[in-house]
Amino acid sequence: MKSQRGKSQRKQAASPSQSEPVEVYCRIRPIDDPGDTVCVKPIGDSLVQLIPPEISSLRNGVTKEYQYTFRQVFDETASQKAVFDQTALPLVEDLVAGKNGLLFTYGVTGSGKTYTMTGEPQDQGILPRCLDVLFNSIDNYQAKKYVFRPDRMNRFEVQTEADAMMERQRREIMPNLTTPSKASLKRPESGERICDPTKVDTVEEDNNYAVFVSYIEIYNNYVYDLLEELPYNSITGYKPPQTKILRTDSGDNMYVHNCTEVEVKQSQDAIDVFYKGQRRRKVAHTALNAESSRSHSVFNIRLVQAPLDERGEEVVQDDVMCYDSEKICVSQLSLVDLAGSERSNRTKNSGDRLKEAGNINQSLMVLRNCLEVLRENQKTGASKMVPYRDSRLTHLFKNFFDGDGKVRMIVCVNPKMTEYDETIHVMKFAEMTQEVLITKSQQSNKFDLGLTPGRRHLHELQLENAVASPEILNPPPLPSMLDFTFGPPFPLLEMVSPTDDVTTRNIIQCLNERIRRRQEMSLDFERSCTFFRSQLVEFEQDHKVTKSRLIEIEDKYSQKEKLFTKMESKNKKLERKVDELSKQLKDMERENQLLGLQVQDKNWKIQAEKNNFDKLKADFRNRLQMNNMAWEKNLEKARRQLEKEAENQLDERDRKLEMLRDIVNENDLPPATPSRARMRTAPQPTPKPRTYTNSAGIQTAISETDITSVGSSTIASSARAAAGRAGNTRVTSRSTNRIPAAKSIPNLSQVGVTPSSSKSRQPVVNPRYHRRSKSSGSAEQWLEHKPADIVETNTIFQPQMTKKKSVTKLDVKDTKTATKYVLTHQEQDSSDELVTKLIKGDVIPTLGGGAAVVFHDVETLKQVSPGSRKRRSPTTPRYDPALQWTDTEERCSVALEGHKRSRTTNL
Ligand SMILES: Nc1ncnc2c1ncn2[C@@H]1O[C@H](COP(=O)(O)OP(=O)(O)OP(=O)(O)O)[C@@H](O)[C@H]1O
Repeated sequence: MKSQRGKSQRKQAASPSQSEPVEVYCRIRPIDDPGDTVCVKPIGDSLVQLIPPEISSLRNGVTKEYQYTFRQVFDETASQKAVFDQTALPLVEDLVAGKNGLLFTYGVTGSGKTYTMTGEPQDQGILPRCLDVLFNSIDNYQAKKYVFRPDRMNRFEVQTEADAMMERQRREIMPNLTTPSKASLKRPESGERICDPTKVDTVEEDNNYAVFVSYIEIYNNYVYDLLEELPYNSITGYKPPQTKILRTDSGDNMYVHNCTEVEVKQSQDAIDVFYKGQRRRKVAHTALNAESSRSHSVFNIRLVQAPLDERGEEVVQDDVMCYDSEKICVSQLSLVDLAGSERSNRTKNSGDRLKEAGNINQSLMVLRNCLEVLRENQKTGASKMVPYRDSRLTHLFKNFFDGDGKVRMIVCVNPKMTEYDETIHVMKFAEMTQEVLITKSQQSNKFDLGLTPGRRHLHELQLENAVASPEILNPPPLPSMLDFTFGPPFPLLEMVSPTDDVTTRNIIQCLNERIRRRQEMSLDFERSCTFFRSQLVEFEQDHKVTKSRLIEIEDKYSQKEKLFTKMESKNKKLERKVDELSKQLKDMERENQLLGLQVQDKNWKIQAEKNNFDKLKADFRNRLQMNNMAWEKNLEKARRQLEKEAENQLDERDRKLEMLRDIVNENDLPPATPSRARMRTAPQPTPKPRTYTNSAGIQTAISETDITSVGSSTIASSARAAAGRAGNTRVTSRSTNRIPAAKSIPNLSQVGVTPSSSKSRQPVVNPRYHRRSKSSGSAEQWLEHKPADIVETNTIFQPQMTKKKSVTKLDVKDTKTATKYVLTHQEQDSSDELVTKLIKGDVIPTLGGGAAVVFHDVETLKQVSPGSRKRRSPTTPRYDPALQWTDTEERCSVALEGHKRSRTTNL
């Protein structure tokens, strides 16, 4: 095996003008809850403002706000593509150009470091995009597998094509785990991966390329190889991974000794390798991040490149012409996802997590210290020792900080206000890092081997044309190496004698030889010219074809690029819209929740008020019932008392009347009316209405109720006498000795009231007048009280009143001469017929000079229409039995007293 070694270029001392600062970018992740207050606000493209929470405001109420400048600030809406294009794409360009690069994400736990570095299959982060772009760019210029071989000491060997082929066959027969087999390396099934289509143009077409990846983690300050194949034992399972040590190679570069480097031929293979390692990475659930990285992870992409030989077919193999570093160039891009700094009081970690956090914070502190010392050395010119060795992390990247490539840092920030205290430290560190100067890398992929450029292309063309004309593959052999001299050296030209023919012959022979050679050379030149011309023409033609194809491809490419840009901007717009809509949705959901809570609250209130109201109602009803019962009891008691009092008064009055009657009446008077007490005890006949019909069709009906309503039993006897006097009028009057208890008493007391007497005084009746009027019927003077609105009945039956005085409005003086009183009262019965009632009584003068009427008779005259359907008179008032008595009583009171009294008083 013929092998050559390649290594990363040794660091070269550079002047300050050849150095550049560490480029620091800031990415602000979106907040999970839009309602959260934020402490970081981007101002423009490169400035962020840190807003402290209210409690940390100064005493005078002025809030101290800090501003930090970065190379570029990516706000919450920044896409993964935009972040990659700005931060990592230039590093991929450098990688292809043979320069090293280091990119690391730094920030508090949960700030989006892993998201920025890895992303998701549909929206990839920096790492997969780097691989996509790299393979897009070197795709056609890759060396065959195993031509380059890592020696596990940070260097590479070049094998001959034959050796490489042998190794390929060996590995295919006995598949080794150095190469990822697609079956064993499965990436997470979270959707189809969307590749980044970008290409870089720093590729040298006359070089052959090979990509190697390695993946390590630094956990608790120990280095582990995440791609190492662990021996498997069926009883004990996989053997735990061994820690790796850091070593320095022959070029003073730090590397992980005995670390697995996998050669990959396409980006998907590399990503599969990455996910294989990722599965082994120490990730744990913490209070601040569901999948928190507990270690610093380093994914190395090493690009090995070497020039093609003069035929443009294979990597150069000639030891005489090339020496190590001139022949093989190895560049490296290290992508580092640092574990997040965290405070144990916030993460609430304990046990292993707490120890991990301690180690994470320790290594990050060493990183800060190293950068601080570097900056101080650069500023003051001091040569203080940088404590790289204090942590494996800084030790491993020592070369980068000492000027072995570009260093870029992405500071990830979670803008939540609760992160303020830690974010301010991150910002300060970022600010300090930007002041550290890194020497510009001098390495390049340009190999100066004196070989003609375009070798690969020519070889490809030859291969293409070989299909058409096979002799091109085997061109006619060029004439053997020509001797470009005209011949052998001239013989001795000095003529010794004129006959020296030998000299002359020698000269002629030499000249002839020269002429022949010249002719030969001319011929060869002619032939070469013709061959060259034909080659040139061919080349020209090829060139033309290639040019036109190139133009075509460029056109297509620019069209696709335009389309892509358009799609990208459209995509961005849609993404923004989706973001807005999801924000709105979240807002509305929150509002909805609030409204729901309010409605629930109100419903509860309404329910409580209803319950209260029901309780009050029940309470009120109970009280009302109790009050009613109390009132009923009281009323019953009062009623009983009043009844008792009234009975006593009546008894007293009856007694007095009897006494008066005894004094005033003569012996011929009919026996006195039985006393009330007796009347009350007398048996009562069942009252029944009676109806009589006369020939004229006039129906007269007197009910017991009518009579009882009208007067007392004393007067009833007089009424019977009056009925007898009615003669031919078929009027039946009926009286009963039943006295209504409550209603008749006030009427009687009313009868005796004189205009001047007090209400409480008992009425005094003069029975003499009464007697006289009865004995001498001709002396009867009727006082007919006919209200003005009476309807004329025109009946032939008329009450017999020889001497009468008709009045429509009653006056007290009219009663002076009258002995009899008749009140005409009209009403409608239930069948709308007119009923005329003549309510009769005796006028009895009272002691006070007034008069009282004792009713004793009611004559009823009823008119019935012969037709089946009775017509209602529009003028006559409607019959209302309820009002019947009340109306009559009203009129009577008017008739007696000559003035209207309120119903309550009359009753
Ligand atoms: N720019 C972003 N856009 C959308 N989601 C994000 C963004 N940055 C972070 N996230 C989400 O935030 C969560 C935490 O992010 P991530 O795991 O990357 O944090 P981290 O800084 O790596 O944390 P740790 O240091 O604990 O590993 C993840 O669910 C991730 O999807």
